[in-house]
Amino acid sequence: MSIRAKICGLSTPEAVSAAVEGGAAYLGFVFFAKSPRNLTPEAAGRLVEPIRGQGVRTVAVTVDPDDVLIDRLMATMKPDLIQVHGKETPARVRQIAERSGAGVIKAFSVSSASDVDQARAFEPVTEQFLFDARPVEGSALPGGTGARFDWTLLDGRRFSRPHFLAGGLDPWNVADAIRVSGAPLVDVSSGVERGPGLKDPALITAFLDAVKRL
Ligand SMILES: O=C(O)c1ccccc1NCC(=O)[C@H](O)[C@H](O)COP(=O)(O)O
Repeated sequence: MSIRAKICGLSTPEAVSAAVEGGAAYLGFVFFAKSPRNLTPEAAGRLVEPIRGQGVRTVAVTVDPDDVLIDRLMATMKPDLIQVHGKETPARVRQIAERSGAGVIKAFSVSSASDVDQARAFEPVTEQFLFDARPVEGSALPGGTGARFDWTLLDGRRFSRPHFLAGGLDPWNVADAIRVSGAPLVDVSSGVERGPGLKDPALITAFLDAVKRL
């Protein structure tokens, strides 16, 4: 089984190196002021510059991004993909894809099968999907919370776009999560941290090793 992984919320050169050396296929950088992982596009640009051309895809993680942010990202970090983690409509996702020239990953907050069904409407405008746990009511963050959803909600589902399983994954549960959900892509953030926003290179390596063993 060839499962590919995204390490999300990177903010230091050490964590970026651990992810690249461990074989991550995607590196995620967060642009959301309330997040402990928040970066400026310029800072993310400096982090990704040394690893350009190494075959790892860079992802700018955003929440209802405006055009100013999209333009600034494309002028500085130049991500391969833009993840949208808010209430974006299919029309807005199309605009973001056309304006940026980057592929879009649309994230969905999942707590029931109908949340997974929302993805269909985005198939024409999205490169990939990311299914994440719905945060608890009142949470300041739409992602990166460590919350999980029922992985069986993805079991047997077929999409015309590759999809990530996200939400509460860690080095110890990722193998089970893949087995139960059948997802081809996995995403982790807080499960490879030693504190809010503090990525632990050893946990990143352990997560990627667990994925490689499958
Ligand atoms: O990680 C954040 O701080 C964040 C903030 C705002 C929007 C999205 C965010 N993260 C998106 C991700 O793709 C996370 O990796 C995903 O939610 C899984 O996080 P975790 O449950 O901590 O592994």
